Amino acid sequence: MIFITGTDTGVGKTYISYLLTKALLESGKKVAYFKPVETGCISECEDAKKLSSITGQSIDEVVLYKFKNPVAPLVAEREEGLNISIDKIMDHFEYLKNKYNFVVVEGAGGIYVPITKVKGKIYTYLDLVKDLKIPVIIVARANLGTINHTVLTINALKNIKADIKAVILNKASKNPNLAEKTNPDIIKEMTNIENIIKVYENQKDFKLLPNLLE
Ligand SMILES: Nc1ncnc2c1ncn2[C@@H]1O[C@H](COP(=O)(O)OP(=O)(O)OP(=O)(O)O)[C@@H](O)[C@H]1O
Ligand SMILES: C[C@H](N)[C@H](N)CCCCCC(=O)O
Ligand SMILES: [Mg+2]
Repeated sequence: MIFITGTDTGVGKTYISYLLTKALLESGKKVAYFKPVETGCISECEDAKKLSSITGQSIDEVVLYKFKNPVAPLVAEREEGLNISIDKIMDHFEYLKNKYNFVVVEGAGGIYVPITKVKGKIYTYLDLVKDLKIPVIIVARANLGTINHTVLTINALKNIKADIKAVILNKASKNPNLAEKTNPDIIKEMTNIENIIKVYENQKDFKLLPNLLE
């Protein structure tokens, strides 16, 4: 199982989920993709559509809560009057875990994005990672500005003792500037995360990390 989070919305969580899911399917795994909440589903839910096209799942099996407004789940549930149940998300994850032998879960935006309120307290994707008790891959930008966002995200996850399997520096350039060239080593030096992997613009394959399937 793996939870795909990111340093922001639009950093490539779905893109990486797709490459990872494709690699897992090609390795013979029976893989499910799970997007607990998808917002910005104007005509359809893009993330769910993209991943279900390779897992063969129905959209309803992939995404539990669909919202039209392209906002944080907490805002969307208030705006559209549909309450998100964390218990339902946990139950659906258990169902997928029993039906498939690998589940790729994608958040929405970054790790502190609020999903809903539970007993009067804001519940974020960090809380969901803690409750799901599954390892995490962080998707970040490769270019200038990513050190801060990535180290903030790593530290938030370290605080809940999450198992961070890798940091993906996405949309990496083949001709990196000094910032992009030095980012991986600086992040490693600041966080001791070993698996810092570049994924290039339009890269179509993804080498499965040996530790991912542990
Ligand atoms: N390595 C890449 N090469 C080319 N295009 C990419 C790459 N990574 C992401 N993209 C594109 O960038 C856009 C944003 O990526 P994506 O939808 O995966 O972000 P996200 O983090 O899943 O966003 P959200 O928070 O909305 O789920 C998409 O159009 C996607 O196809
Ligand atoms: C609409 C977008 N594509 C995502 N699904 C939701 C991103 C929420 C980001 C909230 C925030 O960090 O400001
Ligand atoms: Mg996405």
